[in-house]
Amino acid sequence: MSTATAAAASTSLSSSTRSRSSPSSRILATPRRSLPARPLSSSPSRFPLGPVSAMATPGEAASRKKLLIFDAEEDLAASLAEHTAGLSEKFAAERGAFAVVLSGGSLIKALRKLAEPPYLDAVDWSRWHVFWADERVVPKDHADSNYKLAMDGFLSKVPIPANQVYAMNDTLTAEGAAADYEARLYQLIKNGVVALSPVTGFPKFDLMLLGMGPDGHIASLFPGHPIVHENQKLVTYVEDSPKPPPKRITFTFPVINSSAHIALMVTGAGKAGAVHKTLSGKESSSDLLPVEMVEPQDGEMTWFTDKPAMSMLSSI
Ligand SMILES: O=C(O)[C@H](O)[C@@H](O)[C@H](O)[C@H](O)COP(=O)(O)O
Repeated sequence: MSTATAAAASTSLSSSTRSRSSPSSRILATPRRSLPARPLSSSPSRFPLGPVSAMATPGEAASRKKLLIFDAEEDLAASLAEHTAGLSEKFAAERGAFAVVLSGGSLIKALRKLAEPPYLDAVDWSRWHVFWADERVVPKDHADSNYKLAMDGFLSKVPIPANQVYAMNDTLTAEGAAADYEARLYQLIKNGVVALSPVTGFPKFDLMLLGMGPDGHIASLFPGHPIVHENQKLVTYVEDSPKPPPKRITFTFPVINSSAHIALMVTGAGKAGAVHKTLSGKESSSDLLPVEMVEPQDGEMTWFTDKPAMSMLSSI
């Protein structure tokens, strides 16, 4: 995405759209291709979706990628909670389920406001179905487990039915756990819990919540690893992750990129290099970082960032 394009696009946002966002955030949008306009729900929403759905009004082309830059982590967390709660309400109303994918890292702490008023009581948690974009192949009670991280920091504080939290089977090998998670996913597609993208033929999660490592990895898709090119499987595995622990399972790019909404949380100066490579607009077809390969095929993507992460992009 070129920063010039982004800045120009931001000026076209209406003042009403701007006023819905946190006063300490800036909204930059980059139109890539037009999506069919999606009418907003006619019933009043308890959680206005803010900039993302505010732009998807009838007759108005929606942007596929948006960039939010926050001054304070507190504001980012508030915006992420509003975004997630709004999508929960929308998908619960539209299809009776909200299929949301978690990752590890600081993302879980950033979700904390969902477990507080007003969201704690107002969100229909019974509609939530929770998955992981990636998991370390360790027991569920291990300090490295993404399940444990999410359970301790978020899931134990909200009333999601336990049988709608789809943890990796921690009794299997990495290969076995990936195959098992994929088989369960196919079953949930069959049941209608997870939608299928008519565009890609891959599962279409309602919301994919991702973080990014300083090396530009997302989920357990690491730079230069052959599994970044996996284009058949839904779930695959690594046994040689450059970041410990070495054994992990992960959603593949076709699954990630088929999501209805991707929220990518990237904060801190340590991420500035990868953010610069991704957003500076300099096309590089070879040696793409995994984060550069996040390209929604049938949905929208929102970056939740801060100024340190954006610090190498001088024109933003
Ligand atoms: O499995 C992992 O190694 C982590 O889950 C990792 O993928 C994390 O999501 C990113 O490194 C971002 O983490 P931070 O937001 O904490 O920097």
